[in-house]
Amino acid sequence: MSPTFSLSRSLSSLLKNLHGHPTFLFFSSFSTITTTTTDNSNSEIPSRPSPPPIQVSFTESAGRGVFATRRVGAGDLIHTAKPLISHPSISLLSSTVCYFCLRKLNSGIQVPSQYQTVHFCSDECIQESKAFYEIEKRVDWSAYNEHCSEIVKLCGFLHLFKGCLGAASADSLDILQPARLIRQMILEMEEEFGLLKNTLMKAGLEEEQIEFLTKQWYTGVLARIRINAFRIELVGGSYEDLLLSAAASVEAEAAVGNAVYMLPSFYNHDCDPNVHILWIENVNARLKALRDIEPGEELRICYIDASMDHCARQTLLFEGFGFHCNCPRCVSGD
Ligand SMILES: C[S@@+](CC[C@H](N)C(=O)[O-])C[C@H]1O[C@@H](n2cnc3c(N)ncnc32)[C@H](O)[C@@H]1O
Repeated sequence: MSPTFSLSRSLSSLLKNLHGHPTFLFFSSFSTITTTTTDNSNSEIPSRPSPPPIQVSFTESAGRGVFATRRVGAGDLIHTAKPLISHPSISLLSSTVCYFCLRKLNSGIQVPSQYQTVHFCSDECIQESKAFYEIEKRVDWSAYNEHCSEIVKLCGFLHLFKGCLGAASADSLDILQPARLIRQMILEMEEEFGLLKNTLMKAGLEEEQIEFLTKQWYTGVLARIRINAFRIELVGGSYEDLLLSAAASVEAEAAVGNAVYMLPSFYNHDCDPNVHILWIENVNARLKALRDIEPGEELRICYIDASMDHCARQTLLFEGFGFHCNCPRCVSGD
């Protein structure tokens, strides 16, 4: 995910103190929807971005969730979100996607280094990822990549995110809900942690650059990434067509990478969702209403393939995400 926004410490601690209190949080800083107004002379004047019609608050049975603050029409773009951190799929790293924004490339700007050559779509993406890539390129990730899944690689990459952005971002993921970890998972994570630490030491990183990297930090971050990382699949077709349609699923191409976002991580799951998250051309996410939504209604996305039967959905959500789904469709037994 990119450093486009990060949660301030004050907001983070505010949220930590909110459990049990019906306080609403407004994420006006996440607004990315721009509107235009037309004056009497018929010329279009761009206006300031309007805040997205949402707030984060507590649900009755699924922790925090995202709620509509005003009516949203089917097909409306509710808001967009830039990632906190993203990483291309390892198999695509050195060729077909932009290292920073995951845009598909026919040809790109090559940036060679000792261990790998990556591609960028623009000078802007090179600049945006400079802090990460300057460190990542010094590291021979081959042993770590061989052993770890894509998601775990994302965690390894997070160390760079934290190291590069400094202490201000040290707790930026703390606000996200961690997955419940069973003992076997913790043991695997500890093994990966050792591998990551060795990989970074071999690259000659300074002790103070990785002093934050403790087992506790690693398992905490990975537990959050497990349920909050999105697999990025770009959809083809025109953006306008997609906004107009309220299709529950759009054809997606293979995954180009993984990313973690702040606001989209507060969306709960529903097997009959009213919101869809999609990626058109790059890692920037768009959240779109699938049907008309009334003020106060909770906005929910679907984490899995909703066409599966009740039993398969429940099993996947429990084994993959660690919760028993209590959405109306599951409660009805459908
Ligand atoms: C990505 S987080 C969503 C935000 C989360 N509720 C929070 O407070 O941060 C996923 C977690 O939310 C809860 N959750 C989401 N959808 C749910 C559902 N349909 N039924 C029960 N719990 C759900 C589960 O605890 C799950 O692990």
